[in-house]
Amino acid sequence: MSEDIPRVLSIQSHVVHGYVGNKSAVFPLQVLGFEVDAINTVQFSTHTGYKHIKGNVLKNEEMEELIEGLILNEVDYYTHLITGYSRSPESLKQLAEIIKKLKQKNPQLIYVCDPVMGDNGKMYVPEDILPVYRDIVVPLADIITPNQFEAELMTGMPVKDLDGALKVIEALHQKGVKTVVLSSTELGDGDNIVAIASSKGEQYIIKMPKVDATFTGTGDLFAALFLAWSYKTNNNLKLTLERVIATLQNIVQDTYQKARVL
Ligand SMILES: Nc1ncnc2c1ncn2[C@@H]1O[C@H](COP(=O)(O)OP(=O)(O)O)[C@@H](O)[C@H]1O
Ligand SMILES: Cc1ncc(COP(=O)(O)O)c(C=O)c1O
Repeated sequence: MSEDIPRVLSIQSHVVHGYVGNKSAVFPLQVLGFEVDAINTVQFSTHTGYKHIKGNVLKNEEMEELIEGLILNEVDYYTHLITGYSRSPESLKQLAEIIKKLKQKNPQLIYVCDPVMGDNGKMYVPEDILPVYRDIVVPLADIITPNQFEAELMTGMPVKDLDGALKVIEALHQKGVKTVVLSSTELGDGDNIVAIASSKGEQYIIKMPKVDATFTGTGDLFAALFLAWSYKTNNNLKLTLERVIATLQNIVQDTYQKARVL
C-alpha cells in the first residue's frame, strides 16, 4: 500500500436513492486523489427528509466486526477519518473508541467531524445524540463543520450576528478543536448565506448567493471537500474555504437549473 496516497476512512450513511453521507462524500474525495474506505452507518432507501424511512441501521457489533477485519488484515492505516450521520448515542460512543484506535495506528490521523444533527431549527436525529457529540466526539476532532443550528446546539449560544458567531466558534475551539467551520449561517441578508472558518487565530468569512431551494447532502459534501482541500493546500485556511465554496456553488447552481427543467 503506497504511503504517499492519502487514505480516508469515511463512516457515514448510505442511501439507495439520492446523495447524502457516503453518496455525497466518497466520489468527490476519490476525484481529488484520495483512497476512500467507506463504512455505512445506515442503509436507507432515501434520506430522512422523505415521508417513509425504510432500511436498516448498522449494529454496534457489526461495526466492531468491520473494524476488526481492517485491523486483522492490517489495512487500518488511515491519514484521515471523516464521520457524519449517526442515529444513536451508543454508536457515537463506539465511534469515539474507533477514533482512539485509529490514532494509535497513526498519531497524525486527521479527524473531520460533521456533527449531523439537524438544520433550520429542527433536529433530524434523536435528541440524546447531542451530549455525545458535544462532550465526547467533537473534542476528539481536528476539524468540525457544523451548520449554524448544530453549532448553536453544541454551545447553547445563539448566532444572531458576527460577534455571536465568533463567540460560538471560540467556544468550540475551547473544546480542543483546532479548525472550526460554520458551513452556513443566516448572517447574510435573506439573499445570501455566510460561511465562517477559523483556525490558529485566523478567521475567514465567505458570503454566497442563496439559491431559492433546500438541499440535503450539501453538509456532507462540504465536510468531504474541506478535508480534501485542507490536505491539498497544506492547511491554507483561506484557499481551502474558497475552493470548497466554489465547488459547492457550482453544484447547487447546476442542481437547481437541472431540477427546474424536470
Ligand atoms: N440554498 C443554498 N444556496 C446556496 N448554497 C447552498 C444552499 N444550501 C447549501 N448550500 C451550500 O452548501 C454548503 C453547506 O450547506 P449547509 O446547509 O450548511 O449544510 P448542512 O446544513 O447540510 O450541514 C454551504 O456552505 C453552501 O455552499
Ligand atoms: C441519512 C442521512 N444522512 C445524512 C444527512 C445529512 O445531510 P446534510 O449533508 O444536508 O446535513 C441526512 C439529512 O437528512 C440524512 O437523512
